[in-house]
Amino acid sequence: MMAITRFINRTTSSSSVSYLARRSITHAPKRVDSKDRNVQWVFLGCPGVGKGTYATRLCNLLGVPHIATGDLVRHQLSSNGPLSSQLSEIVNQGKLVSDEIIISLLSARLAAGEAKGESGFILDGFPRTIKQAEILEGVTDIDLVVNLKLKEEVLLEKCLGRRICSQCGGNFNVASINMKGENGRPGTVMAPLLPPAHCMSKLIIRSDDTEAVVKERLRIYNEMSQPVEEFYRSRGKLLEFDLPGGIPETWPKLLLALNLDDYEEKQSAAA
Ligand SMILES: Nc1ncnc2c1ncn2[C@@H]1O[C@H](COP(=O)(O)OP(=O)(O)O)[C@@H](O)[C@H]1O
Repeated sequence: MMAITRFINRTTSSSSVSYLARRSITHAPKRVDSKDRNVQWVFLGCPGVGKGTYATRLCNLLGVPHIATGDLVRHQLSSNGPLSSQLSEIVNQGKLVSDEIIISLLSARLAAGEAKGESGFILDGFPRTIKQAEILEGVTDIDLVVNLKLKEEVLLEKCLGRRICSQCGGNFNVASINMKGENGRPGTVMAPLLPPAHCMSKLIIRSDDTEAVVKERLRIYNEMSQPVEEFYRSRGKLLEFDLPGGIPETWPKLLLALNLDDYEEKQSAAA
């Protein structure tokens, strides 16, 4: 815990002025200036909503690291380190890892990033408890918290459709969602995100993406993580974003909501 405190304090004090007014997220975020793009953002949302997909894309666009605590946990699991058997039991039951372990993994990741000269970040999957949110709030200045939302019925299917290429690590989804609208609510159509041919034979499924475990993760999200939304809402930092569909519909709308709609064009023009 000391390490994260020390690290984040240093990052905050040395970071360039953040381009989002801190407590004004009830309004649209300020337009991004390409030379002033240090971001300290958090992505919240249920398992399967697409936090990883959209956070990765935004990180590529903004040139900041995507730090997903789920990836840090999986890295520990695959490295067979001292924590791995304890972690695998927790993760494969759909439970949350202790705040202490997750903070020490995040702290180590942030310190390694700092050593490489990284600045800014998009956090994905952290904070997931009020305690984690309080610790983060106490040591750094989060500019914006994006809360991605999707109908609960779609989330299970999305999780069960997830596939990872065991060679390149790419994330894909074979689920084809076509849910009719009801009672005036719009339907949801999401095309699968299929891998290129060379990844097809190397696809694996996360061990915690079984129906029983995903249902438990969704239950735990509602119990432990939903209060985190209120934590940030009450501080004026929460940007609610309902996914309108798959990536082609969602990406431009997300850029618009983040006031980054002309940023992508400027970047490609400059490339
Ligand atoms: N901030 C966190 N606090 C506690 N446990 C976490 C946290 N982030 C990740 N984990 C553990 O790693 C697992 C996988 O996380 P993640 O990849 O973010 O999954 P999801 O698809 O549920 O969003 C979680 O089910 C949990 O056991």
